[in-house]
Order: sequence, then structure tokens, then C-alpha cells
Amino acid sequence: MGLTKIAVIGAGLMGSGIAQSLAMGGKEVLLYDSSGKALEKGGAAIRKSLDRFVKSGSLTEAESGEVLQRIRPVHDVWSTVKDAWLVIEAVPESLSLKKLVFEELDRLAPVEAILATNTSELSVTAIAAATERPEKVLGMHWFNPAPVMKLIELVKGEDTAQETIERVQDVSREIGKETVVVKDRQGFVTTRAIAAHMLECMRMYEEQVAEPEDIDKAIRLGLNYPMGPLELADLVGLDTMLFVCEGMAAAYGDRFLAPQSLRKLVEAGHYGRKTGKGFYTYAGQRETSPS
Ligand SMILES: CCCCCCCCCCCCC[C@H](O)CC(=O)SCCNC(=O)CCNC(=O)[C@H](O)C(C)(C)COP(=O)(O)OP(=O)(O)OC[C@H]1O[C@@H](n2cnc3c(N)ncnc32)[C@H](O)[C@@H]1OP(=O)(O)O
Ligand SMILES: NC(=O)c1ccc[n+]([C@@H]2O[C@H](COP(=O)([O-])OP(=O)(O)OC[C@H]3O[C@@H](n4cnc5c(N)ncnc54)[C@H](O)[C@@H]3O)[C@@H](O)[C@H]2O)c1
Repeated sequence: MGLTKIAVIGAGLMGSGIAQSLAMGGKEVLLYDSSGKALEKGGAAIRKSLDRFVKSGSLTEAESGEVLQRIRPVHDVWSTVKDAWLVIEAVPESLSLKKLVFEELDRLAPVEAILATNTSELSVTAIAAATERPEKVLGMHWFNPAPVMKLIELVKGEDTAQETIERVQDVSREIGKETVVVKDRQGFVTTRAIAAHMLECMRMYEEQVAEPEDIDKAIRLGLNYPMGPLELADLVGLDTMLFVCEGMAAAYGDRFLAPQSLRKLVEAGHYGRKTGKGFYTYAGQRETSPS
């Protein structure tokens, strides 16, 4: 029997959601995080999300249990990847960190395994160059919350083989997701677009054009976005926001420069929902007031 498993490296906001999405699509998933605490937290996030699906009637209790059975938390990288045909990385948005992780994955994963990065905007080509298998490396950009969002943005590095793209298109379709294929340019399509929108809204926040909740309400109800920019930033994580701004500003210049107030929130450790405070304050994951 060939390689049948899918490995996810990083069990944070995205890695846990990615593992859940794959398991909801019937795939056997191994989930690893360098922090045991984060691995436990990721498991709790998966159970919380599955409860939402059961409450909304999309899943039965039995189906929810079957999904959980398909996700195996693992405490070392080799055990996570040794039987995987696809390895998906979801560690923090740092190019140096991702390169280190890909060097390790290249050493430990089966030679025929595809290695995918969930980076929001970093160079897939540069990440692939940290391996001996650039033709098997691609960007597999999921969206938060991964179990709910329909799209996976596939990014073709300079040396990504067409067969690699097609195999990941197939598995994305099998789990009920839609894909687009984009060139490896900083920010791809989605991050470059959403960053432009969110940064302009952040500048309006800094200029006090309106109260935070009115900025969000205006975008939500006036433009029919499911979430306003500030509440979305708190969901995605202000740490990730800042990482992304730095990458985008390096590529495209000042128009993507991180606003000072974003940097200050991150410096203060206020990352949004995941720390309980960002643009808003959250008591037990329920919004209480603008911070
Ligand atoms: C302003 C600062 C600017 C700074 C500079 C910007 C530059 C950087 C910009 C890019 C950053 C990286 C981007 C990243 O790579 C790509 C992305 O992910 S972009 C974000 C894409 N996602 C969205 O746009 C989400 C939009 N929102 C929605 O679709 C919906 O609101 C929702 C999230 C699906 C929730 O819908 P509802 O369920 O109807 O609303 P609720 O109120 O019930 O949900 C709130 C709560 O529950 C979570 N949730 C809901 N359903 C589920 C589920 N089934 N599984 C998991 N989680 C679920 C939701 O996320 C909320 O979170 P929680 O409170 O549970 O923690
Ligand atoms: N947050 C979002 O909405 C979102 C959406 C799409 C893509 N992304 C991208 O996904 C990636 C992860 O983002 P996130 O929001 O899930 O971050 P996160 O901080 O929630 O999770 C990252 C996890 O990686 C773990 N980790 C760190 N170093 C590791 C290592 N060497 N090996 C294994 N695990 C390690 C951390 O312990 C943490 O649990 C980033 O590249 C980000 O840009 C984020």
C-alpha cells in the first residue's frame, strides 16, 4: 500500500483548521506542533469547531466523532511525515523559519512526498530552494477559518511541476474546496487584495474617521463583507498581519507599510482573538467591547 496519509506541521489557528478540513473530507491526518501546549490547544479548537457544525446541523454527532478519529496528534516530526504523500506547513509567517522547517521536512519526508506551505505571501520559490525537491513544493494558501472557507489558493513556484499542482488540485476537490492557481508573486492574489483593503481601513481607524465598530459595520453592511476589517484582523491575528505587512512592504514599498498602531498592539502582545485583545477585547472568545 502506498503513502496514504497527509501531515500538517503547525497546529495553530490555521494548522488545526487545515487538519480538520482534511479529516472532514475523509482524509487520514497527522498533526504536529513543536509546542505540546499548542498541539493540545489545536485539538480543542477542532472540537469547538466540530461542535459548531453539529449545532448547525451540518454534521451528526457520529460524523463529528469519525472526523476526530481521522486526526492523530503526533509529538515528533518523523512520525508525522513518514507515511505522508502530502505535508502541509502552517508555522508562523517567517521566511527564515519556514526555510528551516522545509529543510527538515526534505530530510524526513518520503522522497516522493509533496511539501506545501500555507504562507500568506512569502516567496514559495525561496522556500522550495531550501529543499532538494523544488518540483514537489507549492503554496497551498488556505483561508481562515479553514473548515468554513471554500478557497485554496495554489501558488506555483519557479520550479513547481505541473503534476504537483494537479495532485493538490485533486485532493482539494476531494475535500470539497475550490482552487485557483497563481504565480509566485509577493502576496499572490488574495493577500495583496485584502491587505490593500484592510490597510486603508486601518488608516481610517488611525485618523479616527469613525469609531472602530462603525468602520466594521460600514464595511459589513455597506459592502456586504461577512466581517469588518478590524474584527477580521482580530480573527486572523495581528501578529500575522504585521508579518504580512513587512513582507509586502519589502516587495511593493510604503503603500503596504505597517501602521504604527498595529505595531504597538503587537509589541504589547495584543494579537486579537488568540490573546483575548486586539482592536477589540474578548472575554472567553466573545467580543465585549472595542479596546
Ligand atoms: C486592519 C489591520 C490591517 C493590517 C494590515 C493588513 C495586511 C495583512 C492582510 C492579510 C493577512 C493574511 C490573510 C490570510 O493569509 C488569508 C485569510 O485567511 S484572509 C481572511 C479570510 N476569511 C474571512 O474573510 C472570514 C470572513 N468571515 C466569515 O466568513 C464569517 O464571519 C465566519 C468567520 C465564517 C463566521 O461566520 P458565522 O458563523 O456566520 O458568524 P459567527 O459569529 O457565528 O462566528 C464567529 C466565530 O465563530 C467562528 N466560526 C464560525 N463558524 C465556524 C466553524 N464552523 N468552524 C470554526 N470556526 C467557526 C468564527 O471564526 C468566529 O471565531 P470564534 O469566535 O469561534 O473564535
Ligand atoms: N491566521 C490566518 O488567518 C491565516 C490565514 C491563511 C494563512 N495563514 C498563514 O498560516 C501560517 C500559520 O499562521 P497561524 O495564524 O496558524 O499561526 P499560529 O501562530 O496560530 O500557529 C503557528 C503554529 O506553529 C507552531 N510552530 C512554530 N514553529 C514550529 C515548528 N518549527 N514546527 C512546528 N510547529 C511550529 C506554533 O507553536 C503555532 O502553534 C502563517 O504562514 C500565516 O501567514 C494565516
